[in-house]
Amino acid sequence: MRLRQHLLVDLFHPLPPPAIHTPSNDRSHLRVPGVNGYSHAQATTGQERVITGNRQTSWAFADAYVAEDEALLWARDRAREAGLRSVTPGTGAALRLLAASVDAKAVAEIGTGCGVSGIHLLHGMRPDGVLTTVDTEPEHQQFARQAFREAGFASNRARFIPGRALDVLPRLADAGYDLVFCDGDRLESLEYLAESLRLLRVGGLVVFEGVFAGGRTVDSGPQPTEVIRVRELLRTVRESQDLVPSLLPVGDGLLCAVKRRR
Ligand SMILES: C[S@@+](CC[C@H](N)C(=O)[O-])C[C@H]1O[C@@H](n2cnc3c(N)ncnc32)[C@H](O)[C@@H]1O
Repeated sequence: MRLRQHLLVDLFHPLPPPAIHTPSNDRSHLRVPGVNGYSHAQATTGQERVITGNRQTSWAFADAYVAEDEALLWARDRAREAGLRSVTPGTGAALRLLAASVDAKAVAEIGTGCGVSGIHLLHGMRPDGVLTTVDTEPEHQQFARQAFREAGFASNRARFIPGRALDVLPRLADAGYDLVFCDGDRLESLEYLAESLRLLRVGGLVVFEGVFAGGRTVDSGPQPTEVIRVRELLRTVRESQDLVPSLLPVGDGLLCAVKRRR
């Protein structure tokens, strides 16, 4: 219990409002503040009830908001067959947005998988942008290569590098990337962060997938080392003077931060 309180206060302050059931006959959200003795404080409470009552449905709606094409569905199927987790459609849409927002010409990805996140990133990047993607498993990358082709991307839009991220990343150019997307081994999260800060230009983005760890990040029960590492990552990013962070509640949690100085 103490750990839970510590975590929630330390990692996720301020707390989100508790979910409140909204009966279908509750019309309080239609009342006008300041009219008929209905105060502004009551109005705020009413709005909160409407929002929290539909939160799960709203999240599901948001996650499916941007439709996926045949190439993405094909890559998703290959990943499922290989027992791999892929980013959700909502996370994919956020990756597109982030890549477009920095007008990305060079993106580095740790954890190619079967190419779901890569397709989304390529859609958001400049038409001449190149995705450099690293994975320990060449057969995953083979599926990704095929998926990129199916999605209509020329072969020179992606550079596939097989190998362990911590062996490959040191060979990539300092300040040569607009965005680094980390979706490899959670145990190596802090090392990925250090490498990303070196790889990114000022104004570039570092993005970590899966920081909710399926809910275990805020669970008070005993957790494996990978979850402890994710908690350390969250604290380090939040406390860094070099980063402007935000934790987006899409998919399994997308931690994003802008590098603001060298
Ligand atoms: C969750 S999957 C990536 C899914 C992909 N980003 C997507 O959404 O389509 C994780 C991938 O990271 C790879 N991986 C695991 N450890 C790694 C490491 N140390 N270095 C590079 N890749 C690694 C795995 O082989 C796997 O393909």
